[in-house]
Amino acid sequence: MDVVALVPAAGRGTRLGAGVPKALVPVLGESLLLRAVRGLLDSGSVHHVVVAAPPDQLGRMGRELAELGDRVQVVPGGDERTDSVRAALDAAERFVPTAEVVLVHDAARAFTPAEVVRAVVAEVAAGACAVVPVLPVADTVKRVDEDGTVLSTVDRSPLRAVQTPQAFTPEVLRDAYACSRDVATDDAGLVERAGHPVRTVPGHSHALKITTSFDLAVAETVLAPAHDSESEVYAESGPPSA
Ligand SMILES: Nc1ccn([C@@H]2O[C@H](COP(=O)(O)OP(=O)(O)OP(=O)(O)O)[C@@H](O)[C@H]2O)c(=O)n1
Ligand SMILES: C[C@](O)(CO)[C@H](O)COP(=O)(O)O
Repeated sequence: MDVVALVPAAGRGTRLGAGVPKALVPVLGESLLLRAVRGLLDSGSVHHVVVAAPPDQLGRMGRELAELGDRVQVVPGGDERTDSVRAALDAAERFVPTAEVVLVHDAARAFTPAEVVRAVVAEVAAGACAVVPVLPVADTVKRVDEDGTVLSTVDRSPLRAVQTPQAFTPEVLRDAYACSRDVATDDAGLVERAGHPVRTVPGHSHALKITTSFDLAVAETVLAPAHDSESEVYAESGPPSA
């Protein structure tokens, strides 16, 4: 199947506070952006990538990704994540009109294992119209009021923490974005609101979103070494088939 991935990378990384847009922050010498986009292509399931960059970083992000060739396009993102995804979706319709599956993947989840990418694509290939990777919630969850007093303890058994890449048929993602101008925290949220069913597949702890300096330290000490040794195995044997 022809698969295009949209990579929102236009955030400022305020919570990380690195002084440059988060996608350009290096981990063991390579930016989150390069790692995220190369990870998608190396999965063997993704054929084209459209990156939404901060409008003032188009050239820099283009140069950052130049080694990956012309399967990667960089377009200006927007003020909110949903604006950036919308811009990338519009561009993908022009660059890759033949796409049969559209993924949306945070640049900030730069260490996502290839098996997660392949799992969401396989679920759409098997007939789902929308798929998200999820993990069980490990902590007890409570509702609290504005003063910080506990109101109740939530049953966590049906709760899941949601990751990316999220996979969609092009028609369903376009419909969700056409139906709503709201800001959503993830793309599947818009798809749910438009009335489409969303399936889940197992996520992975290494697909964590690099948000804070603690996450960056985890990336430098745990995630990048594991990811880089996996890439060396691919370099010797070629990427696994889709
Ligand atoms: N206007 C925006 C905001 C976010 N993103 C992207 O959406 C992903 C998830 O967002 P988050 O991790 O919250 O990144 P930032 O918005 O950069 O972080 P912060 O809220 O700390 O500024 C990131 O890859 C980010 O670059 C985007 O493309 N456009
Ligand atoms: C899309 C997402 O990564 C799914 O968990 C998440 O909702 C992004 O949230 P953020 O507040 O933009 O970091």
